[in-house]
Amino acid sequence: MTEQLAVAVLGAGGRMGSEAVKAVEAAPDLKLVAALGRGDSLETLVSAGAQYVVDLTVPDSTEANVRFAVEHGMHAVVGTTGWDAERLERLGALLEEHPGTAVLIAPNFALGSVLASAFAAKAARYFESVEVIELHHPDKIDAPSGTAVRTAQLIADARAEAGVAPSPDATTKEVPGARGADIDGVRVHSVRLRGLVAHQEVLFGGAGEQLTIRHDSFDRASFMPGVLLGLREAAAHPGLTVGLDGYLNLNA
Ligand SMILES: NC(=O)C1=CN([C@@H]2O[C@H](COP(=O)(O)OP(=O)(O)OC[C@H]3O[C@@H](n4cnc5c(N)ncnc54)[C@H](OP(=O)(O)O)[C@@H]3O)[C@@H](O)[C@H]2O)C=CC1
Ligand SMILES: O=C(O)C1=N[C@H](C(=O)O)C[C@H](O)C1
Repeated sequence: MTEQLAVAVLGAGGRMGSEAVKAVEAAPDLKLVAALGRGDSLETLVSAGAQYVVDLTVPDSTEANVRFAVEHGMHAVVGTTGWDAERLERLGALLEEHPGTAVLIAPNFALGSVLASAFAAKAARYFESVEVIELHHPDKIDAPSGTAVRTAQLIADARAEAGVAPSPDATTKEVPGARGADIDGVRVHSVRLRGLVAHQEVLFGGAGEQLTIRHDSFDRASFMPGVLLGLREAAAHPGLTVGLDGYLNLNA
């Protein structure tokens, strides 16, 4: 058997981190060498011999965690939200100084979600109107979800490339927030409801028709194949990759 990849999980006590710990422990080609929570020293990653770091923490800590990993030659597979353009730019610059190291920033590890966003990007140019609704458990601290932001950006890019006009909207009187967040010109609405895990609908409207692209994660188990795929593929993708689709050959 080939040597196991030495993996550390950050945020190991959280909803996602605890699932990731179990998934890594169950994978024969991976070895869990550290499971860290808030307050634990990142130096433990070095003493434990981690080659790969999975970050499932909070937006306030993820950038420093990933910086530490990259500066110590560890590949990072990141599911934590909060990676805006400025953070990605700083990370890209850091990775240029560490050319053999890989970082995957994956707004969503669920393969169905990745596909749904890709389908939405494909459909984006063909409809006059588009809006995104994301629905999550009420313990989530950020809104809109990272997945919704990424999906809206992909849709906006596809529409801009095709020269599609902004979605029509006659609203002139609005209770603040009623029309959702504006992400690159795409309206994104966030629902927080007990009982939900992670769900998203992209609504496309044209004359006399609607296309809805919906994905549901009913259980955090849905994210684990993507986490494992990220770990197994990272070393083959040095530099910065945003979106698990960067590790999938979706155009095959
Ligand atoms: N990409 C994907 O597919 C998915 C991404 N996510 C994202 O992952 C992140 C985590 O989500 P979730 O598990 O639900 O959140 P949780 O709040 O359940 O877990 C976060 C964990 O990180 C810990 N933590 C906070 N700061 C640090 C730190 N500096 N070092 C190590 N651990 C730390 C927290 O500890 P404490 O409780 O003490 O604060 C907590 O245990 C979110 O950004 C979420 O949006 C979630 C699901 C899927
Ligand atoms: O916090 C969550 O739960 C999730 N976070 C990610 C996001 O913000 O997109 C991924 C998934 O939606 C679950």
